[in-house]
Parts: sequence; structure tokens; C-alpha cells
Amino acid sequence: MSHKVKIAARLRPRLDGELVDDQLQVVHATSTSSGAADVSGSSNASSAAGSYISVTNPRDPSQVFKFPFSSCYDESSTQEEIFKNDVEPLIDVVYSGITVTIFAYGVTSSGKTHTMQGTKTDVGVIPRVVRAMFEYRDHPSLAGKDVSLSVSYMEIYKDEVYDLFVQREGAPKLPVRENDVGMVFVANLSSVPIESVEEFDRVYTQATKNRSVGATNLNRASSRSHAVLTVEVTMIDHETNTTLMGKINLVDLAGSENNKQTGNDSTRMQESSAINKSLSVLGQVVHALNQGASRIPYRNSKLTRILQDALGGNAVGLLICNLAPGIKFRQDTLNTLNFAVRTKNVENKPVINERDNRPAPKPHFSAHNAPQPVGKLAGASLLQAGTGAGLGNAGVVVGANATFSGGGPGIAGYMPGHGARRASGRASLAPGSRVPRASMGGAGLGGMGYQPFAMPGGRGGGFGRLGAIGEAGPSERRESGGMGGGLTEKDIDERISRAVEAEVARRMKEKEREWQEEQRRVMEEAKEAAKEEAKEAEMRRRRESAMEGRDGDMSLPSGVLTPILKKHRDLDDELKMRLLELEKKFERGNKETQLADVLSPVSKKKTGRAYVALARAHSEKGDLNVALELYRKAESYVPDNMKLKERIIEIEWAVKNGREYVPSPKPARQQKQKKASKSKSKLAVQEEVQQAHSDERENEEHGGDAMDVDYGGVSVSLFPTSDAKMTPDANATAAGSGKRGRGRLAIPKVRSKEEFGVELTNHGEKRAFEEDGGEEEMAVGTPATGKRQRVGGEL
Ligand SMILES: Nc1ncnc2c1ncn2[C@@H]1O[C@H](COP(=O)(O)OP(=O)(O)OP(=O)(O)O)[C@@H](O)[C@H]1O
Repeated sequence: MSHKVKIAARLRPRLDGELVDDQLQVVHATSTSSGAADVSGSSNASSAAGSYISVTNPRDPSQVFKFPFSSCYDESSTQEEIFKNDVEPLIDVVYSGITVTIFAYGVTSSGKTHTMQGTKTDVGVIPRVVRAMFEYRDHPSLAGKDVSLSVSYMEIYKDEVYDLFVQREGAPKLPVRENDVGMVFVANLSSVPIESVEEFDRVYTQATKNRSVGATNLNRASSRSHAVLTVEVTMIDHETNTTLMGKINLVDLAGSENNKQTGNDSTRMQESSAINKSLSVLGQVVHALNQGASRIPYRNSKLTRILQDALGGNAVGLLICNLAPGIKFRQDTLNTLNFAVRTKNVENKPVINERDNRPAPKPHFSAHNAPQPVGKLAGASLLQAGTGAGLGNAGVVVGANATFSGGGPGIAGYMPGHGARRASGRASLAPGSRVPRASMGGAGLGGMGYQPFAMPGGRGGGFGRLGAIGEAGPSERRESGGMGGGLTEKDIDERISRAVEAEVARRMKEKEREWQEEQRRVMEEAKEAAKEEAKEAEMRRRRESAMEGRDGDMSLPSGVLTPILKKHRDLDDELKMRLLELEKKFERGNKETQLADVLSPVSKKKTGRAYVALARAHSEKGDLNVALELYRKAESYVPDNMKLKERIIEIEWAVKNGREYVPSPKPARQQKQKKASKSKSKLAVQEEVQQAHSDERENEEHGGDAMDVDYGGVSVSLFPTSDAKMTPDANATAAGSGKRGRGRLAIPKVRSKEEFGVELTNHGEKRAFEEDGGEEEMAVGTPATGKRQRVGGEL
């Protein structure tokens, strides 16, 4: 059903003039001298599964970060190996009608273009794919079919799309559009039919000259744009009158750049900023997908818009993560690897692009007489179609107000999808050729000719006839007779479940919309209430100042003020004080609550603890007002902490009555302290590790998820989160509050831990940090015992 984006990491060899160092290494489970040998054959998959990239911790050379990927290629790997292992198997997928996207990602000069394009004598992925696509035409499964290939080639330069088959001078900027069924495509992009590898070579070589390339300090021929080459195959089956279309997008991304290193001039700087921005959006898209966000920011750059099918869409994806050796690139390498780690969690739902070329029959009268409500349509129609058509040429319609109830005798049960509607929120990449593209809108096709490509499980809007569903791969698809043969019960069940799945997705979307609407309403009401409140407060303030003025002006003779009036004046003073206090509290609460609202529960707890630590320090110094203020701040983050509430009341009482406040003694924890000191070295290690990555947080979009750090047999997984940035106060206060050697160590780490969600693993067993309410402690795995222990902290 779903397919995770596959990651292959490739380390390029050292170039002339580059220093030799071993900061970055490719390590294989079955440790042979050449890493490449381990991943050289598909039969050797198990050894490849244990491979990882190891990067020395910049802060402590005795530690390494580990990044495991299913394919890791070292500097001696060849273009052939990469193609054979990771790319060639995808050709079969393309020929089964699925879109495949391969993209090379990495810092500038890490070898992306070398991998994708290669050189004349050492060709890369692109020429090899084209050759393989031509060779596949002779595959027995394609006998009797008309197979044709076409190619398009575009570049995204400074967030504008250009056709690389068009002479660069005066080349128009091409718009990115979305058709009626939510497919994203580049309008007016040429699609060139190709008959042979030689013909491809000719057009490709010419087009490559149009690509924007410039010299930087790091790369004499640095790509200044993202290039997307698409090879599309069209397979027409005259027997079944269907067309299957597969395509492969080969993307050579521009490299992320550090302008200090590239030495860019103003032109290069502009390019660089566009490159970094689009890569940053790419990182945000991956992050949002990992978070299961309801809105994925595809639209924030042309690159992500065009690639959206490969990330969380309907394509199969392979990310080649290119790495440059050496200390100079270490930070970028870590960024790249973090991005790769995040990307490997992205799931796609590949679909087969098939269309039925047969003219549509007149709809059965029941379609006119008994239109079904759209909400119920998918599941019901599928069921009816499957059974009513006698499992033969089962026809299914999913579209607004269209239904098909079994079909009359002799009717090949299919119809065009009226009112095409795309159930999936994510659109697929545009079809390559302009001609079919124009006729693929779905809506308005009437019963004629082209219908939108079939999308399984109701994902595609308005599909005409369900083609075979290709999770099982092309061969199985062919055997199942999906191209027009009978449907087995399993097929029907699968289709029903897919339709149900689509329906559920639709309803969930509806629910989400309703929820958002509700949120908006609540927000507006809250705003109104706040306005009212402000108005009232203002009136109160005016009343009070008027009173004050009157008080000032009044010069009543002594003895005129009656005891009652005196009493009232006292009351007023008290009331005013109370009011001011309340207003202050409200303002403070508002500010803190707003901040607290955006933090994760863990962050809230940590921030709360940090405030408490500082408050305690102040209360011990006798600075009770400041302490009270800080405790109240802490309360915004941990509102349910009864102990904290009690403490606030105690101090309030002490302040009000001018009494000394004696904090309650802290529980003795000698035992834990002892353990803490034992673990201190481990914590120091963590601190180092986290420090080493603080730079990365500048590149939040790249700085990513889990990263394994290895020391002394203990593997530490780092999980950066973004909300840590929201707690600068907490960090600052925490750093200053370290007492008795416990808080100091723990609290700054609390912050870092929170950012990275550090996990210590011992002997392969992972242990999460314990998050208990009242204790400011961190639980860590003990390397020797694997047992959790607590360290430091105070609250
Ligand atoms: N596997 C490799 N074997 C030999 N040379 C390589 C390899 N990978 C990269 N190179 C060389 O390294 C240099 C930089 O490579 P390349 O231009 O492919 O990097 P890039 O990542 O595409 O850079 P940019 O993002 O700046 O375009 C080139 O001279 C290239 O020939």
C-alpha cells in the first residue's frame, strides 16, 4: 500500500588538493575493506542492511555519529554498482505504470552531478536509466503493445522554471499549474519523443549546455539550479484498449551552500540564496510529513511543488544522499545526513497511471434515476460494480453524482468519471506530454475518448475504470488479469477496502475542516471577549483615575470625613491594589501562557523546572518578590503542580505579611547524587555532542531527526525538535541556577536533551528519558548495567 522513500548514501573520493582525514567513513556490517563490495549485489542485502555512515563528533573525536541506511557506498564505489543495486530495479516499476523519482541531494561539490549525469567515460544514473528503459521495451510482457518513450528536461533556477530543450537566451519562464484533478504540471514544457539511446544522447547533451552552471571556490562547475529530467513511457494495449503510462523523474538538485566557503560574488549569492531557500522548503516539507502535519508546505517553492508526488505523494522515491569527505564539509555532511534520516520516514502511496481508451457507453438508466450521495459513493459503487458485472469487466465510477449499478448485459462496465474529484490531498507530478495533459482534466470530458488515469482506491478523481492495482508489482498485476480480465474475490475485497479507505480519508478531511472552522470561531469569540475585557479594564482605570483626581482636589475640612467614608477609601485602595495585581497577573499569565501553548509537554515541564530552579535560588537569597515572580512564571508551564502552587501561596503570604520565608528542605538524595557523579562523564559526553550540533540549529530545515551517537558501546539517538528555540529564558535561567553541581549539569542538558530528545541505548536496548512531574532529573541508561538511573536536578 505504502512505500517509504529509500535512501542511498554515497561518499565521493577525495579530490586533488583536499586533505586526507577520516572524519567520515562508510562502515559495513560485514566489515570488508571496501564498503562498496558489501552492497554490490542485491543478494547481499542483509549485509547492506547493517551499513552506516559514521561521522566524528566535532567536539569529541572519541565519539562518532552513526547514520544507518540500507545502501551505503564508499569512495571506491562505481556508477555501475549504484545503478545495479538501487536504480535498475525501479525500471520495472516505471513500466508497471508508476511514477518513480530519484533525486540526488548533498552539499555543493559532493558529487550529485557526477552521480546523476556522470562523465562521458563514466556515465551516471541518467544515461543508464535511458539505456535500461530502451532495453526493457523487449520485455516479453510488452509483446503486442505500442511502447514509446519521450523525455522532458527542466531546470529550476532562482525559483523559476525553464525548459532546457529551449535555447537559454530568451527562454520563457514556465508556470507551474495544477489541473482539475489536482495534478501539478509545468505548462508548456516540451516533451520530446525519442527513438533510441543515441537520439537521447544528442538531445540531452545539447540541453545540458543550457543548464546554469558556474564556478565557486568549491566546485569549478557548480550547478546553480535544480534539474529535473523526466523519461516517460507510454504503453498502448490495443487488445484491451488501455494505455499505461510510467515515468521516471531524475533530479539533480543544486547543492546546499555555505557562502563563506563557496566565496560567492553577488550573482552567486543570489543564486545561492534561492538554492538554500528551496532546499530549506524541501526540509520543511519532509519535516511536516514526518510530523503528520495537516498542511504540507509544498507551495512554498517551485521545487517542492514539482516534486510533491515523490514526497508523500503517489510516486516511488529514491534519495541519493551525496557526501563529501573531510572536516571542511563535516557540518554540511551532518545536515545532509539529518535530512536523509528524516526523509527515510516519508511514506508514499504509489498508484498506477492507466487510462481506458474505449468510448464510454451510455450510462445505465439507474445512474440517472438514482444518483447516490457523493459521501456514500465510493464503497457502494465499487461493491455494486464488482458483483453486478459478474466479476468480468467490472466497471467502477467514482465521481460526483455518478454511479454504476452492475451494468446491463454486454456493457463493459466503465464510465468516465464525471465531476472528477481527487480524493488524495496530494497531487501527482504532471504527465510529461502536453497532448495527453490537455485532455486529462477529467471534468468535462463527457463520455468521450480520454479519461483520467485510473487511480486505485478512489485516490484519483473521476477515474473511469479501475486498472489492476500494482502493489504486487507488474508481473502479478498482469497475472491478475487486471488489464481487462476477470476479478477475483481478493481483487474485489482489495478494491472495496481501498474505496473505504478513501472514504474514510475524505471524512477525516471533512472533520478536520469542521474542526478548523470551530477553532476559528472559538478564536474569534476569544478575541471579542478580550476586547470586551480590555474595554472594561479601561473604564475601570478611568474611574479610578477620576477618583484619584477627585481625591487630590478634594480638600475637605478635617473631621468632615466620616468613619464610613474612611472605611470606603481604605476599601478602594485595597481594591485598586488588588485590581492592579490582577491585571499584572493577567498580562503575565497571558504572555507566558501564549509561550507555553506552543511548547511540547516536555518543553513546558523543562521550562517550568528551569524557572523553579531560578526562583529557588532567589528565595534562598531572600529576594522573595523576584522569586515569587519566577514561581508564577513556572506555574504557567506546569499549572498542575500542586507543590508549586503551595509554594506560591506560602511566599505570597510571606511577602504580604513582611515575614521571612523559609523554603522547605529538599529531600536528601545522596544515593542518586552518587550515581549522578558516576554518570557525569556520560552526561558530559552528551553535552559535547549537543554542543557540537548547536550550529546546525541555524539550519533548522536541515538539522533533523534521529542521529545515533556511539561512545563506549552506548548508542545515543538524538532527536532535534524545533520548539526548543522557544525557551531562551529557561535556558539562560537554568544555566545560572546550577547549584551543588547538580542543577548546573542537568538543566542546560535538559534544554539540549529537549532539543535532541537524547536516548541512550545499551546493548541495542533503547531507553527513553523519564518525564516525571515533580523531579528535575534525567534518566539515563547506564552503560555497564543497562539500568536507568537518575542524575542531578532540583525542584
Ligand atoms: N564518485 C566520484 N568519483 C570521482 N570524482 C567525483 C565523484 N563524485 C564527484 N566527483 C568529482 O567531484 C567534483 C564535484 O562533483 P559534482 O560537480 O558532481 O558535485 P555536485 O554535488 O554536483 O556540486 P554542485 O552542487 O556544486 O553542482 C567534480 O569534479 C566531480 O568530477
